Amino acid sequence: MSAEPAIRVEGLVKRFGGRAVVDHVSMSVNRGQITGFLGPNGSGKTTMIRVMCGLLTADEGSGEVLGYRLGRDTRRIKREIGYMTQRFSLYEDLTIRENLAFVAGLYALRPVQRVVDEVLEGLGLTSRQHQLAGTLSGGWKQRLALASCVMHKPQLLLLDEPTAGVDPKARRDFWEEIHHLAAGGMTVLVSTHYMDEAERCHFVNYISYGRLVASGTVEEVIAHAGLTTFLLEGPMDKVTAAERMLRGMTGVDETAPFGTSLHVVGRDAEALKAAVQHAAAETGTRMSATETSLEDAFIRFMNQSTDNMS
Ligand SMILES: Nc1ncnc2c1ncn2[C@@H]1O[C@H](COP(=O)(O)OP(=O)(O)OP(=O)(O)O)[C@@H](O)[C@H]1O
Repeated sequence: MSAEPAIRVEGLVKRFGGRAVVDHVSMSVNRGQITGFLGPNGSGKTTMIRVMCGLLTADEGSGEVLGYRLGRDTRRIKREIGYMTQRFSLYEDLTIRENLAFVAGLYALRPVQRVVDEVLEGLGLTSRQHQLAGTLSGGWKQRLALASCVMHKPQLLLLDEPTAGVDPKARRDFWEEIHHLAAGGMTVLVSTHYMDEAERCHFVNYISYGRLVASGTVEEVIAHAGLTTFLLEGPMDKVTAAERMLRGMTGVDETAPFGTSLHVVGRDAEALKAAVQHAAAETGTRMSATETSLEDAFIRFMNQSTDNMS
C-alpha cells in the first residue's frame, strides 16, 4: 500500500455567485481508511466532494486524487472512483438484475452475466434478482446503490450522506458493508450528520461555513475542542429548571438534554464547575463529571463558527 494519501487538497476555494462556499480548505484522506466528513447543513461538504470527484472545478487551490491532478486528469479520476450522491437512486421500474447489468455496461465490465451474478450473490439478492428495484425497502435500495457504485472496484469511494432517512438497522448493515470494503483496501470518504456514523470512522473532518475547523481521530477532535462536561440528573422538571438557570451563566457554553439528563459543557472548567454546582444545589439535581461527546464538540465548533461570522 502506498503511503501517499488517496486525496490531498490544498487551499481549495469554490465560489457560487461571488460567495465562497468552500473557503481555503486543505485536507487529506489516508488510503485504506474511512474518513468522515461532517458539518452543518450548507457548510460545503457536497461541494467539496464534487470538486474532489472532478465534477466541479475549484476557483483556487490544487489537489491530487489517487495521484491524479484535480482540474487536469478529470477523466481518469472519474473512472477510478466510486461516487454515491445524497439521493442516488436506481431505476425503480427496472429489476434488480437489470439495474446492475446497466451499470456493468456503463463501465464496460465483462462478462456482464458473471459480474452481475457475483454482485447479486454478495448482496444476498440472487433469489430476488427479478424483483423491481422500486419495490425494495429503503435500506436495501441503499445497499444495492452502494453495490452498483463499487462494481468497477474503485480504489476510492466518495459517499455523500448515503444513509439519510434510512432506519437504524439498515444503517448498521450499510456501515458493515463500508467497513468490509475498507478492510479489502478501499479508501472511503463519507459525509454524514449522524454521530454514531462519525464514531465509526477512522478519521473525521469537520467543516463549517466552508472552512475546515477540526480534523483527527474522534478522540483527537474531542480533545481539540478543549471542553469540560458535567451531567445533571434528577426528575425532569428539576432538570428543566436547572437548564433554564444555567443558560447564560458564566462558564456555560452549551447545555444539551440527553433523555432525562442534561449535558452542560464549557471551555473554562473552573467557572463551569461553579455554575453547575450552584444550579445543582438550587434545583436539587445530581451533578457528576462525564466524558465530552463528539456531539458536544461539534455543537461547540458550530456555535464558535456562528460567533465568528456575526
Ligand atoms: N450550484 C450551486 N449554485 C449556487 N449555490 C450553490 C450551488 N451548490 C451549492 N450551493 C450553496 O453552497 C452552500 C454549500 O452547499 P453544500 O451542498 O455543499 O453543503 P452541504 O454541507 O453538503 O450541506 P448538506 O449537509 O445540507 O447537504 C449552500 O449554501 C448551497 O446553497
